[in-house]
Amino acid sequence: MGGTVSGQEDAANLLEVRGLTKIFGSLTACDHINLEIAKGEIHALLGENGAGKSTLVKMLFGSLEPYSGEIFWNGEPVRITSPGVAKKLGIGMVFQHFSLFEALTAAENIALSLDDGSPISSIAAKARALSYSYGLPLDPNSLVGDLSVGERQRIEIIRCLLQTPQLIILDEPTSVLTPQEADKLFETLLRLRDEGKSILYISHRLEEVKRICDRATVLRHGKVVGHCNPREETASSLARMMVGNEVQAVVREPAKGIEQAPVLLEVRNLSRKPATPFSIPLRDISLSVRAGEVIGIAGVAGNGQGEFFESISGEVRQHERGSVRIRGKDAGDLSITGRRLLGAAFVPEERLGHGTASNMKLSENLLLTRHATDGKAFVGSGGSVKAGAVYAAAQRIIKEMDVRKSAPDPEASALSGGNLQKFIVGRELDRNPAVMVVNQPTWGVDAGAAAHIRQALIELARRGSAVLIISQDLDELFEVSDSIAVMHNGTLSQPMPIAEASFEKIGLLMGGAETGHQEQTLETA
Ligand SMILES: Nc1ncnc2c1ncn2[C@@H]1O[C@H](COP(=O)(O)OP(=O)(O)OP(=O)(O)O)[C@@H](O)[C@H]1O
Repeated sequence: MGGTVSGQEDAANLLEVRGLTKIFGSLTACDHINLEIAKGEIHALLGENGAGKSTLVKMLFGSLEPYSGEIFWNGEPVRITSPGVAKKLGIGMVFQHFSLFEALTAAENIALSLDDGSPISSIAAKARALSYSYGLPLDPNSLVGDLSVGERQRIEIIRCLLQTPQLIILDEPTSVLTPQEADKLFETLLRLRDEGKSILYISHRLEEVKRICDRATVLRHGKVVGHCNPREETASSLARMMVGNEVQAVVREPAKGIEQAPVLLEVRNLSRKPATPFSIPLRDISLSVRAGEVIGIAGVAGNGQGEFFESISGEVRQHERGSVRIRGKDAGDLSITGRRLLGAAFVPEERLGHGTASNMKLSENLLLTRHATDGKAFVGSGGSVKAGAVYAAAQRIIKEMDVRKSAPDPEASALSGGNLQKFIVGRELDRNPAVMVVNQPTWGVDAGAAAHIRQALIELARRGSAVLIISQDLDELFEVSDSIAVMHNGTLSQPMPIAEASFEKIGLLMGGAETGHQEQTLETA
C-alpha cells in the first residue's frame, strides 16, 4: 500500500474544481473551493460539522447547483446539472442519508436507480455476485424496511458500484459499520483504487482516514484551510486542522454507590416474535439500569438492537406485565408519549424522518416531541402554542449544543447531518430526563461535538439519571459506559463492568460467544 498515490505516472487529474461556491441565504456554505482529485487516489475531505463537505459533494454529484465556480472532468470543463449527468460522466455517490424505499426489496431499489430495463432477477444476481466479491454480502431479496442501517448502506454501496463509476464519493461510510464491516469496506476501497478508480472520502473517523487515504483536503467554515498527507499526521493534528483548536478529552470518573441506587429502567424477560421473516426476534432479555449509571449496548448491526430500541421506547408495545418498567411503573403497554411522561427520553438511530420531521423547523420539531411533556411551558390554557417559549427553548438547545446553521430557526433538512444529530440529542438532554435511551448518539458527529455529547450523557447519569446507549462504535462505548452488554441474535449478555471489559472479550460476545442467556425458538408471527 505505502504512502504513494497509485496511478501517479498518469499525472492528469480526474476531477478539478476551481472557485466552487454555494450560498444558502446569508450563509456561504462553500466559499471558492479549489480541489484536485487524481486518478487512482483515495482523497479525504475533512472538516467539522457544517464545514461544507456535503454541500461540496452534492455540487459534484449534480444534486445542488453551484452559485459560481468551475468543474473540470478529465481536463474538460463540465456542468453537472443533475445526478443523471454525474452518473453518465462516471461519478457515483453513497449518501449519508439513504434514499431507499422501505417497502421494496434491495434489488427493486437498485433497479429503480439503474433504470436500464434489466429484469429484477438479473439485477439481483449481479448485486449478489458483486456484493460477495467485494466482501459486502447482501441478500438482494430482503425488504429494505427490515434491514439495519448498516445493511441499508451496503445496498447503497453496491448500487453505486453496479454503475461502474470512475469517481466514487462516500459520505461517512463507516459511521454505521462494525469494525469488521469497516475493514471489509477498506479492502474494497483499496482494491477499487488499485483498479485505477478515484475515491472522495468524507469521514469524521481520523484513524481510518490515516489508514486508507492518500491525500486530504481540510475545510473550515466553507473554505479550504489546508491539504495534507494524512499518514504523516496524527489524529489529533488532523482534528486541530479541522476545528482550529484542541479537542477536549471525555472524562468519566467511576460511578459511586450504583449498586444501592434505584433501578430507573428495567427490562424483564422481554421477548418479541419477529414481525416479518427478516426481522430479529428478541429472546428473553433482562437488564436493569440504575440511577447514576451508563450502560452501553454493543453488537454487530442487525442483531436486534433496532427491535430492542423499539420495545423500550414504545414504538412497539410489549403487552406482558413487567417487561418494561420506567421508574418502577409498568410501561410496556404505553405509547412513546406515555413513556416520555414517566420521565424517559429517546433518541432513535435515524435522525431524518424518525428523529425529526425533515420539512419542519427546529422549533416545530421541538414542539412535536415535547408538547405533552412540556405542556405547561409550550401550550397556553386555550390550547394555543406559546410560540415565543418554544422558539426560546429551541435557541437554548442550539446554543448549548453549538448547532451550526444558516438561519435562526431552519428546517431540519437544512442542517448538516452532524448538526442535526447535535440538535436531536440536545432536545432530549434539555429535559433532564430520568431515563435516557440513545441509539447511535454520535453518528456523523465531528470529534469535538462527539466529545461534547458523550460528556453530556455521562454528566446526565452522574446527576442521577439512568442512561442506556446503543452504539456500534466500541471506542465510544468504552469511553462512556460503566458496563457494556452485547446483543447477539436477539439475546443480550450480562453487562460487563468496564474495568473487566476489553475489546477482545466484547468482540467475542459480538461474534456469538456464550451470552449467558438461553436461546429459545420463536416462530415467525
Ligand atoms: N439545503 C440547505 N439550506 C440551507 N442551509 C443549508 C442547506 N444544506 C446545508 N446547509 C448549511 O450549509 C452548511 C454546510 O452544511 P454541510 O451539510 O455541507 O456540512 P458538512 O460539512 O457536510 O457537515 P456534517 O459533517 O455535519 O455532515 C451548514 O451550516 C448547513 O446548515
